[in-house]
Amino acid sequence: MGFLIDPCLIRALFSFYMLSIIFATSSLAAAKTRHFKWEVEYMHWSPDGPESVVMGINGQFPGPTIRARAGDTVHVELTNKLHTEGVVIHWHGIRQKGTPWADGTASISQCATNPGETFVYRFKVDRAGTYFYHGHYGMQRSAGLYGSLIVDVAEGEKEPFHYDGEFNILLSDWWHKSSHEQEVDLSSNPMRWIGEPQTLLINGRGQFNCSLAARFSSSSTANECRLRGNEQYAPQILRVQPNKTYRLRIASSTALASLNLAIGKHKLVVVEADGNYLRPFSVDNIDIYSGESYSVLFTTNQDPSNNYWISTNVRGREPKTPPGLTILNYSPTSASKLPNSPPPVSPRWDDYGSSKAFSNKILALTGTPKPPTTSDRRIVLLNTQNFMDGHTKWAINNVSLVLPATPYLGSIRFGLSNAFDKKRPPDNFKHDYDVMKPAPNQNTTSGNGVYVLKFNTTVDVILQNANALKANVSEIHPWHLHGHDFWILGYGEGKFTESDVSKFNLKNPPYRNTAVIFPYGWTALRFVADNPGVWAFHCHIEPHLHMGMGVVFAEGVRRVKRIPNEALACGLTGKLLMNNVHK
Ligand SMILES: O=C1O[C@H]([C@@H](O)CO)C(O)=C1O
Repeated sequence: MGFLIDPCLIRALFSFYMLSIIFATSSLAAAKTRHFKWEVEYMHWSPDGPESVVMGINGQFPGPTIRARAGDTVHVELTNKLHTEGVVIHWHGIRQKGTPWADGTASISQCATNPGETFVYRFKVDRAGTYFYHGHYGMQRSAGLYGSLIVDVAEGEKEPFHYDGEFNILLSDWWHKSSHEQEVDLSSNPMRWIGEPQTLLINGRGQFNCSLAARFSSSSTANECRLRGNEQYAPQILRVQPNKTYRLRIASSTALASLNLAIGKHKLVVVEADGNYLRPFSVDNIDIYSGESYSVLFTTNQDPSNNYWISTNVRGREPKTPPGLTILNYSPTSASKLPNSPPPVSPRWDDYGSSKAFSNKILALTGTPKPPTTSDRRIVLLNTQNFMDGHTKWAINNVSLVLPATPYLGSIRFGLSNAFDKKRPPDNFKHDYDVMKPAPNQNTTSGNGVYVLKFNTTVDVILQNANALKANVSEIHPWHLHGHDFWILGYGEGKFTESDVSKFNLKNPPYRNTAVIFPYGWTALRFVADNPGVWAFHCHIEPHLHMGMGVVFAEGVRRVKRIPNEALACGLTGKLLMNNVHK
């Protein structure tokens, strides 16, 4: 006797089964793998007029824009065509969950890829947002190795704000001295400081020998630019229709400059920072530090028979660089019609009050992950400028970072304890250190010890600024964390004290990957050490990182799955591979 099964139940089970197949395949169909084949090479280019040598990708500067959807996998086969130096690319803002070897940091997550060789970066972009990528070996970012990475919301999902069109601009700064010469200058005894950039670039385009706004300039030396529009240094014009709302994505890959950006006569509504939505707020101009990204909305509600300036200026350092300019061109007005008034002015370079007011307006949109209410460990990092055998350095708790020959991810994973300093760097600095004055002893030492974070614990980092070498000088430093976002719990003046903890914003702190410290101030960050890997945390000013301004965090490294051999094929892990093969 067979079973008696209700035919209705069979039909119901079958349709449930079919439905689940359809759902499974449709979600599979939605997430894509985006393939790219890139070749990095030096090439002649004119980012700001005079011919320079830049680092390009597939013959382009800046490199190609990657566009993907949340949930997609990005697969970049990167071939090094540089002939005489290694290369890596860091995907700034992508947390690399489960793929720490794809973070693209030489000496930390992988061995630099040698000339002629190819490294495959394969990682998931799990969250919509405005990101970018850049070199993370030596000073290759200063050489122009960067581009945009835009992640749209997953298919069928919506952004929490409306817009009719969008633009993307990547900001950078440019010197007429090669990155190699800059590197030698910074490493020399005495150090030769690189100075301020010659030009500010918008999507790799700026003007050095002329100005788009010469007719508004009080200095008679500025020549009006005579451009056909097809020059490599001609500005990229943003063409808009009247009475629409646009999303402007902005990221800063500058080597040094902190910037301010404004669009003449247009309000900016800030809605996203570093891939996280913000409680929208309206401003006339935004500050953007190296390593940060924003989305702002603007409405084209001005007289459509005019065009308007998009202008960017240096903040926080005495500006010696003319503004970076491009034009917002209202249709059907001709793009060659210059705006009828001067470019918008930014706050004075040393008006830190306006910068702090801007930073304090940045709050998370409801629905953003909230910080744990307490932390398991507090690491206080004192930022100082020092000397080491006559060389100028930056140090953190009196350790100036010099990266090891063997990348940490492999050396820690395989327990090669001789690959870097065994001594753990300090969690604090001497309590009587006066952050308002030059240090009584300005000497420092170098090191490459690691902050080992217990897996899944909550860590607070207090970034403490201080006086630099010269009296009455303290500089802005934008700090960028790899592998995580952190909550910015607050900013304060002078030395951080225990009583500041009660002022932390635990309600709606912004969730970001880059945070600035203001002169003589502190910034409090919190993050959860839940991403197995080894992660750089450093000042995003390229020469400052070169001068030692960074630390290294490691967490849950034993949980890291198979690291690709190409990431390990140097230093002590390279020897390990060779020994295994020869056994
Ligand atoms: O690291 C730096 O060095 C110079 C200056 O402090 C010494 O020349 C400067 O402005 C920096 O940011």
